[in-house]
Amino acid sequence: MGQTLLQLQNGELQGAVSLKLSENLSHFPLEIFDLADTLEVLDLSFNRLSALPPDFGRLKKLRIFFCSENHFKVLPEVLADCPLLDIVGFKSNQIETVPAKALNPNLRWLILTNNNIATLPDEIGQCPRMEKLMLAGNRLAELPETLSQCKNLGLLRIAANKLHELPQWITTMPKLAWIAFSGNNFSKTPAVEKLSAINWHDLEISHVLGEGASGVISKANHSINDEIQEVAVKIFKGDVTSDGLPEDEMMAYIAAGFHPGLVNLIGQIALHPDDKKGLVMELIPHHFYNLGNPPSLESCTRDVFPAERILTEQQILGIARIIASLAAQLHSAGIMHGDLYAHNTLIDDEGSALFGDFGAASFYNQLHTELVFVLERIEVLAFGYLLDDLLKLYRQPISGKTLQTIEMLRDNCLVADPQKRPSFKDLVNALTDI
Ligand SMILES: Nc1ncnc2c1ncn2[C@@H]1O[C@H](COP(=O)(O)OP(=O)(O)OP(=O)(O)O)[C@@H](O)[C@H]1O
Repeated sequence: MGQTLLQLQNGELQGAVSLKLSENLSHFPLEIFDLADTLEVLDLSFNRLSALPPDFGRLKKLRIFFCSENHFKVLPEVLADCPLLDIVGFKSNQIETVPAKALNPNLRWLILTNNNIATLPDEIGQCPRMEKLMLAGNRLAELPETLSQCKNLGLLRIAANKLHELPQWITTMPKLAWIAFSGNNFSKTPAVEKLSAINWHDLEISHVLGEGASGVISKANHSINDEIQEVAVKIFKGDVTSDGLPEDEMMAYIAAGFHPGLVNLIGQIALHPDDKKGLVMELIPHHFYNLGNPPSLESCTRDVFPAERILTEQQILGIARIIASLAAQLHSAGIMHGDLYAHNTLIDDEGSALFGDFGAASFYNQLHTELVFVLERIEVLAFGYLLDDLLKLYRQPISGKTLQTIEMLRDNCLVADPQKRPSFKDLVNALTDI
């Protein structure tokens, strides 16, 4: 819950560490400076701001600043005046200009999704801590080569831009593990075999099961001939998400094909009254639960786990085998998942796993052999982190041949040089041999 401007003006928020104001503000309320001695997190998203005051740097303790859904055309230079600022979010503004000076060298996580940015300054390479860079939904035709100096870059979102090619430097990045690049000039979605069409009129929608960034999922009854089948229906919202375009998500999911580690698709929706796109899927059985939660502001690119999550050796091996085999299948079809994470994995107590969320998936040209090799190894690094998470969830000292072998595989996946990492096929073989 946010606070109110009135509370701020009445001095009721003295000593606040965190402030969230969303009241259609067209000017930065100067009373915020009264909190300068304590304020670490400021969220001014969903207002009408287009500028920050010149003395913004008085917020000396500020670490996190969100300013999404405002009216900025220029990323403010004063962001660089806050010495501790390392998370900055300006999603869905109208930013065209990113001045070199605005790029605080302390940045670790920068969100510029859904703006009008055509170029980025070379100085972005002078942000050595940069770990998560969200640039989807802009007008970028190229990326600065200097980004290759950001050796801590782990997650890069560049989908839905105007890039002519994937930059060569991504092949040498030691920590890059998650990348999404669909919807660019160079990335062509191949002709994907159509799923069977399911008429909207043959579906009886009951209640909402959940909502993701790209769509809403509901439970439904599907009448086929005289039978009724319970299914899940995902209707896509249609807007660009921080990971890319819903259209690409749908195509990648269809192209992934059948796999025991996927929530399998039954059909594609036809004749939706609002012409929306949608998929009909199997219902996820009730005994499955989330393996992990998405990264926190502190963990940045690594998932976080509830204290009660404890895995058995059987689960660790089962999950590792299923995900490796699914990732091998995706890469043999030229698909980069781009979001290989525990938080996209559902598990059960027996070691089964269902992997989902194709929101960041991208197709790549399989003829480009050098690139194909490295793209797979980027995802192998993400798999290495997943193995690391699984092993930590054993919550006991690692012993026994099975877990020690998985530890060794994890270390092989995590090597800094992408060329030296195993392929998913290598991993499947090694995990099958255990
Ligand atoms: N086939 C299904 N059967 C039952 N529930 C489902 C099914 N698919 C999705 N859900 C429910 O809907 C929620 C949203 O799913 P969805 O795949 O769109 O998004 P997500 O991956 O959780 O989030 P995001 O796309 O924002 O990362 C899930 O967390 C789950 O609770």
